[in-house]
Amino acid sequence: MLDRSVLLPCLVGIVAAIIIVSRRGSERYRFPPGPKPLPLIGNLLDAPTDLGWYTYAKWARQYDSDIIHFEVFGQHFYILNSVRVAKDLLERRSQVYADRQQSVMVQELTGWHRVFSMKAYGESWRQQRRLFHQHFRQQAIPEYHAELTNGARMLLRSFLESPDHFLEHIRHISGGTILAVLYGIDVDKYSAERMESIEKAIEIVTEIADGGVYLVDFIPLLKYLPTWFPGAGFKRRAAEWRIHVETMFEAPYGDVKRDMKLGTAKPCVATKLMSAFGDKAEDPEIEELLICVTGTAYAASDTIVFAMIAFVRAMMVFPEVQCKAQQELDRVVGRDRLPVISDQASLPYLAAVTKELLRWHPITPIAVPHKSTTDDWYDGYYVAAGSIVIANVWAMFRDEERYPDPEAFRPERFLTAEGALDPAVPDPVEVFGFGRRMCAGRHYVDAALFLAMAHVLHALTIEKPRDAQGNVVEPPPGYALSRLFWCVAANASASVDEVDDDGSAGFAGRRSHLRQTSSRGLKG
Ligand code: HEM
Repeated sequence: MLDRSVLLPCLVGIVAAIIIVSRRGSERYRFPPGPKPLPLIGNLLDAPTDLGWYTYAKWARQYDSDIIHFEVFGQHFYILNSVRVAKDLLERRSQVYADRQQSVMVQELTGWHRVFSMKAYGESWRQQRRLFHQHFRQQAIPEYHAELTNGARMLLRSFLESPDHFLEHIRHISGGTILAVLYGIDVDKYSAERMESIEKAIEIVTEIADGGVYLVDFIPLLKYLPTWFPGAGFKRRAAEWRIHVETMFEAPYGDVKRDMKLGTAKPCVATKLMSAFGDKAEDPEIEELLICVTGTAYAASDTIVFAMIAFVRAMMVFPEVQCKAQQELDRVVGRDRLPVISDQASLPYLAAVTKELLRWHPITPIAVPHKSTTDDWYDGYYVAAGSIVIANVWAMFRDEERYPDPEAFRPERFLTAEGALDPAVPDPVEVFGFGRRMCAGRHYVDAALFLAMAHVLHALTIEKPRDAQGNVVEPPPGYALSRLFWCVAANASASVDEVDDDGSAGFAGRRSHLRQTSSRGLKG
């Protein structure tokens, strides 16, 4: 069984290699430039295993091309290093480039098949995305403003109570808020168990990615090995992981279902979905659909955590930006209340800080890879059906023509001389991906980030920490979100002692105190 399962893919690989080699000479099947492949293994030794966007950007310069090609064991990869090429392919030809690579290990064995962001392009994906869109399109977001505001105030309160647990606060409150939005679970009393399931489930995906390649993804028949079989360790691990992934999807949904029956469920996305389907909501097929839609939003929400961490780091490293954002908040919001969502349109500098944050430190630097479904030709190059197409968003945001002096963190680049948002400067919207697979939660992100950032800046000044000798500790550069960084982040300096639920009384009562202790130089 094992021998046959190994033999077949090898034969397929050899035939594919022969076809590729024979086609290589032909002008019609010319690949874009890229590192020279070795026989059979292709560019296995060149392909980056970590921080790939730097390598891809280097290749773009080295081969002087916005589109780069490499291959590993006959699997073709195309790297799109400019907005022009990414939009041409992933948006203008999105019917060809809307698929996703499937992994036996991640989707089938570990249970992530339920997340529609990883689903193959097709009717099932379309149905789930359509339902998701109904509840996360721009017009639906105001329904969640109350929960998001509540979450931002809890974040503030938690920072002030125990700044040392800074990272946990961001994680718990971001997760707690989406639990409230999706399943009506009270943010104040969120269960540690529920929060643990998403953290474990996300850790699993990271662990699989860090673990490199699983043979079962190249030889799918290996998934039929019994768990006791020598070499089937991956199956045992997948079975353990699957429990956490299933808990993440099913447990909160089960809570809402129970509460709906008891008549005690709070209105939320899940109750709306169930009500829309009426009696059919209990059909196993429909129930599975609703579990997938809500679970996808739950899993995807973890990205906000990384955006908030990048925000804290940026404010620490660029105190002059922090100060300007705080001055704008003081002017627009005043010192006697906390920000609310309706302030957003009057805070262009803060909007520019958000854009610059997503540009300068894109938390999805290579977005999520797409996959092509049919053969295609672009700029005279051949794109084979089934290729993995990666948009190097990081390189796009370092494009000097779009963003001069790209390494500098300069929100002003998005503003006119009068301080309004400049429509002539491209929005770094590519951080949310492209075409039909573009992030379906981006309007939620807009409100969530605004409220969290505005609250933190209005009440706190984030500073670099000092060591025992009083020396400033510099956060590590780039994407190194190390332990040291968590310690750095924990040193956010508090400016208020308490935040009332309504965001007014407690805050106003601390006004003079805030002025005295703030490092912002406010005058009394
Ligand atoms: C700063 C935060 C976020 C960033 C930067 C981000 C970025 C992305 C990116 C790059 C993709 C892949 C796009 C592509 O394939 O071209 C994506 C997909 C997706 N995102 Fe987000 N995301 C964020 C937060 C969220 C949140 C909070 C939600 C849910 C409420 C969400 C829901 C989704 C969904 C459902 C998809 C799958 C789209 C599909 O495959 O059809 N995202 N996101």
